[in-house]
Amino acid sequence: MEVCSQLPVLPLDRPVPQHVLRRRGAISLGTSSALFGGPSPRQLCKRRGGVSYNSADQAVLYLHLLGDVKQRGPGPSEPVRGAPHSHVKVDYQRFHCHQGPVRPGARGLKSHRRRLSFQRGLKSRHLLQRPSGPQHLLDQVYNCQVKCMLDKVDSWDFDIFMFDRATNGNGLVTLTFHFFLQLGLTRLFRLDPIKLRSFLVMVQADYHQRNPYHNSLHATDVTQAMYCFLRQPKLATTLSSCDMLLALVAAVTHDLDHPGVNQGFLVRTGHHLAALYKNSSVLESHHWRCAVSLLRESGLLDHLPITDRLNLEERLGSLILATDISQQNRYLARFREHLDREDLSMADPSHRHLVLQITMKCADICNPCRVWRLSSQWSSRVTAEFFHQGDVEKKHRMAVSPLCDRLSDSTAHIQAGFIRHVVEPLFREWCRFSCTSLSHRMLAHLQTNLDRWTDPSQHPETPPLESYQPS
Ligand SMILES: Nc1ncnc2c1ncn2[C@@H]1O[C@@H]2COP(=O)(O)O[C@H]2[C@H]1O
Repeated sequence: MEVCSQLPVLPLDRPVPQHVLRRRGAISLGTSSALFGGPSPRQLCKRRGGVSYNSADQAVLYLHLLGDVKQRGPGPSEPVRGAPHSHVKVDYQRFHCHQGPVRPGARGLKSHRRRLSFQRGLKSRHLLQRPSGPQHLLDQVYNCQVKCMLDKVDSWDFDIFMFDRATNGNGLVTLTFHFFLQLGLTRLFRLDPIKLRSFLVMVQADYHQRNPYHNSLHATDVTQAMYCFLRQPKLATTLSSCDMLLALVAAVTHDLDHPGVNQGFLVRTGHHLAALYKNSSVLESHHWRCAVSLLRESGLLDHLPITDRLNLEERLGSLILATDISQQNRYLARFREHLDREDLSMADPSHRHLVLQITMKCADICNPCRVWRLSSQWSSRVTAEFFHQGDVEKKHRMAVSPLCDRLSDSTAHIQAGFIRHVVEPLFREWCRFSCTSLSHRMLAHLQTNLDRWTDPSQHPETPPLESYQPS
């Protein structure tokens, strides 16, 4: 294979000048196109890179890519150039590109357009644009990267941040669609793949990308954790396919339309949702109703009998409501009692449902059980969201909520408390129930992370006080 090996390496940490690209046959990767649902309008990443190719033989590309280096829009989640894991590393690798460009089917596009609401339609216009031009070539490269990553998606160390960059912010759609296929749910429930994709695109769009923590990446992470749990022997051999379907839908939708502030804030500001749900599980009730609304709008389950659909919706509600952290002790006490009495029977549907609720809770707050490299990123994100709420409260002269004051709280302090009082008690019981190498590994990570947060020499200092500037 003849390759343009004489081409010098292009300076890829800067946009490559157009005249250089034209002359050298290299391609600059601007905004990539819609391979995995296209660039998310609210999380549009710029990928840059260079491609050397020989026009006589287009079966081989030589690539030098820099991953997503810039994300439009403000917010603490913006990746920092040069930060660890900010690159999708593909250095001068060979890719055999035998397949033609992948395009979303025309039918799929039409059905999205027809079903989306006015507002969502506006948001998704970019999402559904057809790709054109040479960007396709690099999208295929990212496709290869994504395929490689999906092979290891059941690993507890799966790097969801990198996956989200590789899918250009469409991790939720790509990953969940893959899980449905892997678990055979699409076939078993005769789900229309177009409707499934349409549903997932709408779910992803209804997460607020500006939230540092409660955004679609968190939902993707929770869904990946749920998939890992569903594959554990105790669950894999006893859950029904209906349980599995519910578990995945609950994981992917459990924080839909989260506003980035907590229930206390909504109650104290007299938000209409607080009144609607009588100040009780306000956010969780809203996430559930949003999920039901998107399920109905997508028509994903329309072919099932109405009684089955209503039953699924009810059970979905009880899984999402279980993520209300203020109710943790209630669920945990019931679970613990069963474990103490050793009478948990997975043949009993009500017991199975309780186990699913606990599984959902574990998936929701498992971030401190991840390896430090991933876990610490979640800690920064959740703290950024808490502190942002505190800033808003100060601005409006409200009392600052617990853990939300950047002047007196710190990430390390918040993490240590959360791990000791919330995560550890839950995962201890989970480990008693599941008793697999994964559950022991999660506890080991939890301990390591706690040690790091409680040892000031092992984690970065909290931001200096002068960085806080009330607006
Ligand atoms: N790493 C973390 N540190 C502190 N709190 C967390 C962390 N992860 C999750 N949480 C909290 O756990 C809550 C679970 O329910 P919510 O998603 O409503 O809001 C979540 C956060 O308030």
